Amino acid sequence: MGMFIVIEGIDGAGKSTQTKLLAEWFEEKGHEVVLTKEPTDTAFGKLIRKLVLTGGKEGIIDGARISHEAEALLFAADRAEHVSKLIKPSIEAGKIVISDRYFYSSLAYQWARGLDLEWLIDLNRFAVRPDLVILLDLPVKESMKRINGRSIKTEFDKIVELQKKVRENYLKLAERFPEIRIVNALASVEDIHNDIVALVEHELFKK
Ligand SMILES: Nc1ncnc2c1ncn2[C@@H]1O[C@H](COP(=O)(O)OP(=O)(O)O)[C@@H](O)[C@H]1O
Ligand SMILES: Cc1cn([C@H]2C[C@H](O)[C@@H](COP(=O)(O)OP(=O)(O)O)O2)c(=O)[nH]c1=O
Repeated sequence: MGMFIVIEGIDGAGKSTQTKLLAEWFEEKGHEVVLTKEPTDTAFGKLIRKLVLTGGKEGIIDGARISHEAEALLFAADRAEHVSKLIKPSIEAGKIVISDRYFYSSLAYQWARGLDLEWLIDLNRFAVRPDLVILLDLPVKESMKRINGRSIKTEFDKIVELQKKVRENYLKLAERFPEIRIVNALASVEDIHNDIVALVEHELFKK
């Protein structure tokens, strides 16, 4: 059987940097790796980018932003396709699946938007549990410095507040889901990579 590893964290925590390094580490060891992410690049992911993430005209229904419930359902639909078409078959084929975000993102973000955590957990119950979830944790101030320019300046304060809530939510989720391991993401790219590798080796050893 393969292995399923997820990297989570607030925007700018270093997820895409670290998922790439981890994929290379596995490949050097001769493993077949599937590097993936959520929202996906499928039609569902594109729909999310259009209706949720752009905040543009198309995401507006009757003058208001689409509801948080509809948002959660779109992320879950994208994930359902992701799990059944890519994640499950790849694990069954003995591959190493590494995903940049998974259902923990829905719990952290949609909970921060005011939705009920238990409803979100139920909604995502179809999603196979990963062997290991790396939570890249760092203060919002630091992540905002790293992605300076990615966000719209006028909404800066609102974004900071949401990210703070999301960070707190992730830390609360780490107490509830034993597969989540917290890694200090304030360190250098190399040190963080080494911490992740140590956790992965520990997990591989258990298998
Ligand atoms: N440990 C680190 N220290 C400083 N900057 C980093 C670190 N890791 C990543 N970065 C930089 O911070 C930015 C956000 O990183 P990225 O991997 O894209 O984060 P995410 O995928 O979580 O949004 C990028 O410009 C990246 O080069
Ligand atoms: C997967 C997922 C992502 N999101 C959010 C988190 C990010 O702000 C955004 C992902 O957009 P993305 O364009 O991948 O950006 P990033 O590099 O910041 O990860 O969608 C949710 O709110 N719920 C989810 O279930």
